[in-house]
Amino acid sequence: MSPGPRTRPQAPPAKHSFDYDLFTLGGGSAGVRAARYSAGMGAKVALCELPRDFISSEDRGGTGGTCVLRGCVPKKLMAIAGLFNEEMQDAVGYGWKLNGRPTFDFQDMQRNKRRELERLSDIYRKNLEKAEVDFIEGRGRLLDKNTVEVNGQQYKAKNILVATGSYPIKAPIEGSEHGITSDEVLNLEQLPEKLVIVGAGYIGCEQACIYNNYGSEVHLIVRQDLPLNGFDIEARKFVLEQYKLRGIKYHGLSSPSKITKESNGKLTVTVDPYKREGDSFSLDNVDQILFATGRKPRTKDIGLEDVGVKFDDKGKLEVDEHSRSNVDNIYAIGDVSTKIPLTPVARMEGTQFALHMFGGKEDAKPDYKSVPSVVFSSPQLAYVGLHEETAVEEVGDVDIYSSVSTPMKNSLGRDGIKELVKVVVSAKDDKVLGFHMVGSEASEIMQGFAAALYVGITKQQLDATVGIHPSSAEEFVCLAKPTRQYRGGKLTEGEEP
Ligand SMILES: Cc1cc2nc3c(=O)[nH]c(=O)nc-3n(C[C@H](O)[C@H](O)[C@H](O)COP(=O)(O)OP(=O)(O)OC[C@H]3O[C@@H](n4cnc5c(N)ncnc54)[C@H](O)[C@@H]3O)c2cc1C
Ligand SMILES: NC(=O)c1ccc[n+]([C@@H]2O[C@H](COP(=O)([O-])OP(=O)(O)OC[C@H]3O[C@@H](n4cnc5c(N)ncnc54)[C@H](O)[C@@H]3O)[C@@H](O)[C@H]2O)c1
Repeated sequence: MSPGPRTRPQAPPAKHSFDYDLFTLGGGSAGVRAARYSAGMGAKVALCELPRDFISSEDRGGTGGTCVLRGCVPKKLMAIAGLFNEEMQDAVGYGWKLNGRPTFDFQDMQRNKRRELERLSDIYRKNLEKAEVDFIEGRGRLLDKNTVEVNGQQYKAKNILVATGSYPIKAPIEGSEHGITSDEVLNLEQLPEKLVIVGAGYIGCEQACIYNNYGSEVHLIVRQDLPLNGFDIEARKFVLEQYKLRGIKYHGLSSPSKITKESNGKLTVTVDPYKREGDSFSLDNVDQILFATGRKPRTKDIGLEDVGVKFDDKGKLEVDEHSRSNVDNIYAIGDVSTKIPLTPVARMEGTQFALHMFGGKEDAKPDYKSVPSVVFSSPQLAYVGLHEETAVEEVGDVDIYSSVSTPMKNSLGRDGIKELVKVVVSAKDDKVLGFHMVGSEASEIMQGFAAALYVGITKQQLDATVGIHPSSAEEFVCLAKPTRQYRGGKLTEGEEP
């Protein structure tokens, strides 16, 4: 869908008392999408965003937001940089002689990456201008439910959209000030020889694989026994083995209790057993410790409490299905309010908001039915739909189809590299409930299966689909027999994952 014409033919003119139909706080994925589309549909729109910086704060941000400057894009570029290492190792098996050891210039990569991020951030700003959104650089704050103040100037708006995103948090342990967050790990100047990462969610796993591929010694400290809490258990077990095979040092059921800075500038991390018996141990000579322990919505001191906006127990703005808060003209989308903090979800919420408010489609609302998700680690873990455990709990009668194989590239490349594909099927009506994949191309493959899930594909239809040969993707349409079966929520055939 395009944001529509730049002119405002059917513009519902702003009421005399208002400067704008819509004032948006925040120019990340969510805010920019909503502002551009709303303007394209005829609304008079303003958007404020903080001055640009690669490290975020209450005063620094930049158009494009987290995704462009401190999230998806820099992370993916850094992951790509690391994948060349894997490619080179595989190339040897195919006869390539890498005469002289290839070297990696970390600073060069960082410089090139920053240039690209600035280019993209500028495009976001230009796109706002093209859409005739009034861009105001500065920190926005609500004075009342219709007035926003930026740089001492007041603007009256009929509707307010809060799209201020989120920021990374550190675990509250002694010496945490010596640790860094995702903002900094994406912007290091020196490649750490030894990196400790706390937390194995999306960010922890992605950064562990990125720096492992750059040659750093990477330790992952995780409270659970498996990484990626909330993903399919079989996929979590499988991906952990692949991380270990690639050299990541995994410390499950463990938690850091203290960080000390030594006189030589290096860090020592004390690690305790977590919910298990055992001794504490230390990791010393550490160059950086990354806290990948989650994010909080950015809502501090922007006047929301004063106008009576309600928050949930995680500090997110509570909104209804049309992204409306309990205050009738204040809306919120993206990380500051959503249950699924991903860029495409933020964009979807922005689009649906614009359609609902200004596009003449009162019923428009975000559809969270089949949101695919990928951890861009090495290998990638991608899924859409239900995990095995959730399907068994919710549906009861479930067939699991799965297969583990060696990707063709690795028949001559590195040893031990395996991929997992898995399909979760409702035995009652043959509907596919979930697709899961661990493999180097999982992100590219999963998009098509997300579309299939969205339209309600059955296992029979999947089987009738002709494969693409030779490829990893064809494994999904060649799963003849169930690996496991559950009836009435109990395992009746096959072994536990
Ligand atoms: C390291 C990392 C990697 C990620 N990788 C992926 C990925 O691969 N795929 C994916 O889908 N998602 C990924 N995400 C998540 C994704 O980046 C977010 O879900 C998305 O950026 C949220 O967009 P948003 O517009 O809600 O918030 P943001 O992008 O954070 O935008 C909010 C904007 O509001 C501005 N702002 C805040 N307060 C004010 C104020 N008072 N006045 C004016 N402006 C203000 C901020 O400066 C910011 O630019 C990643 C996140 C991180 C941290
Ligand atoms: N590829 C992607 O799509 C992608 C990549 C990065 C981030 N994101 C988004 O950003 C969000 C934030 O990512 P994240 O990885 O910071 O959060 P997360 O919620 O995915 O993971 C945080 C992890 O830290 C652990 N943790 C929390 N407190 C801890 C403590 N005191 N000690 C040890 N471990 C602790 C949690 O158990 C959890 O596993 C994600 O939810 C995701 O939506 C998406």
